Amino acid sequence: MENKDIKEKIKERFHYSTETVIDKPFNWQQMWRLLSYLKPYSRTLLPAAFIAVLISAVVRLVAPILIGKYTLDYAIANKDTKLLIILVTTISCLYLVSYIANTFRIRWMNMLGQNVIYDIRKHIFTHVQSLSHRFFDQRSAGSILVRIMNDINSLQELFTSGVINLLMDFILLIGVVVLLFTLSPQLTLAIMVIVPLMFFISTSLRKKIRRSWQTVRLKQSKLNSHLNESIQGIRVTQSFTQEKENIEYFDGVNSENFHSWQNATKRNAMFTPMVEMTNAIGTAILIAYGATLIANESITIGTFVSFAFYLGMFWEPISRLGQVYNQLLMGMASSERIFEFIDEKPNVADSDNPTILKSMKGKIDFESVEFAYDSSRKALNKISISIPAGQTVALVGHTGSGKTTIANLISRFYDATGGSVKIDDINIKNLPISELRSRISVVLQDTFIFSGTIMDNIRFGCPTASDEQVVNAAKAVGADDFICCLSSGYLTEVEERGNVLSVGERQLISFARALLADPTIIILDEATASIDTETEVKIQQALKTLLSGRTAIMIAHRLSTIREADNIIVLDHGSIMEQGNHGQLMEKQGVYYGLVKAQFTMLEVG
Ligand SMILES: Nc1ncnc2c1ncn2[C@@H]1O[C@H](COP(=O)(O)OP(=O)(O)OP(=O)(O)O)[C@@H](O)[C@H]1O
Repeated sequence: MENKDIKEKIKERFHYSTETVIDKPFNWQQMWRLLSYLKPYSRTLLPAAFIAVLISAVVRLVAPILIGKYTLDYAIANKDTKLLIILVTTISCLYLVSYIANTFRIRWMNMLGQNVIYDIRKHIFTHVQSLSHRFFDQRSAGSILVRIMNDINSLQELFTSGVINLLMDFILLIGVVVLLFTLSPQLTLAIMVIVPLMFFISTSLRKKIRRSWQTVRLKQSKLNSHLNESIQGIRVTQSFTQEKENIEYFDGVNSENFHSWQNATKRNAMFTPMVEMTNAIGTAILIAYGATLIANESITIGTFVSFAFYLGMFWEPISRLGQVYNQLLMGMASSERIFEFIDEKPNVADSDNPTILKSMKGKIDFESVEFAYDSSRKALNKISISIPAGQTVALVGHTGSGKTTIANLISRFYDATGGSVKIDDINIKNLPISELRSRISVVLQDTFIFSGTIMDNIRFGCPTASDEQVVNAAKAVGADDFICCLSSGYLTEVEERGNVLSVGERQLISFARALLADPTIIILDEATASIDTETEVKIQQALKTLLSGRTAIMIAHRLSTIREADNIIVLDHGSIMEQGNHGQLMEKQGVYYGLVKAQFTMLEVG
């Protein structure tokens, strides 16, 4: 294969399809929605910052009149020293007040911005916690991280300086225009000729800038998704010596990200020179026309100087408004992405009037259950299963036959697309999700270990459990032996995913975790697959403790672990092929018999 083809193939391998540019027009409704996060501070930080802004804006508006018109036209022209001293003192005091007001404005605005960012992040994280498995199936962890971190960070500037600058600049702009007209309407009108030109250029730039900030977010998301996947999968990458390809792809997304930033900042940078250019034209008009007006005594020199001050102040907020506008566009691009998550409804939700169970016995019924992860193929075809309370049922079958899907439906990680799943004869759609899940423990083959101590990890099953209860649960499943051998026993710190523990040890921790939760229903999905034969004997004993008095669903490829099950259901392509206990199925000499024989032969050969 040619080098170019290989590169294309690598690109195809890393495909993060769900991140697309959201291109909706600038939306005021969305802007208000974003600003609604300021509401909790509408009686505290917001009015305080507003007063500070008002004070500094008023000082800035009053000072040029005092400096130009009063100082030049009255105090200096009339050689009035007393008035001059009063003016100098007043102007100094005004600037001092403005300095103090500004200090507080910055402090309060920063506090306001931080608080708002904290609230938005909390809101999105809380919401993401409630989203269904389907949501996570469709997105990479990296792209979710970008929205919770980068997108929210990009709102920070908007809330710390943008919103209040906008207010300040608005007050300044209106004040300046009023004062300019009061000082000299002719001169003001002459200068205002440039405003429509400026307006035209800025609106034509607007769309492009917004689009380019969205592209930046998109590229960042792609970069983060790849980064996250690369780090999580580094062991596989190294074992297949794919580092070079990985680096090449990373380089590609990194440079896409770099160029998108370049492009966005290039477009952004066009705004300020444009304002400066119009400023220069305005100043030229001021000097040329102003000089004529002074010559024919239509205005005084003092008025001219005040006018020049105000004109400078007129371009300044316009220029800053441009910057704020860009912040606003960046914020809009990010907030669209944030609200997209916040508006995402969980696919699985509580019914309006859920049935509250006093106690759960654990009887499970699948009645003609159909399920498809996507419309193109069914994972379950009209499955009917009846599991009496307290029984152990094993699900066996080839890879992809639908075993895990059945377990997922019991916990309502997904809802059946046809038929019904019942627990204690109640459709689980009518049970409160949190209550349902609190009575089910799921032990997966790939146990997730959180960063913290072993004690914390087992206690995850029941946060209110005492240390003694945690140790007892570990002893009951035979995990105590290996935990005691660790450097700090139960207080040994394990990093995220428990990489320092063996797969079997992680599995034992998850057994203890499940036992501590004291569930009515327990689901073991390939839970004993990573345990050696010696440990398996121990585990079989532990399983007896774990499963006694509970309804259990065991998914196992290793058929030796499920011989004791009350019922064994054999699945194939989402349909039930046969069911019965080990003896019955062996006697029948059907699919199960074939599977057992095949495994037995494999072991013998091995
Ligand atoms: N999240 C998902 N999105 C889309 N399709 C999925 C998803 N999970 C599973 N599937 C598909 O649904 C079918 C049933 O998968 P399931 O995980 O239930 O099989 P299984 O019998 O548990 O397999 P295994 O023994 O390999 O764990 C498979 O064809 C699988 O590709």
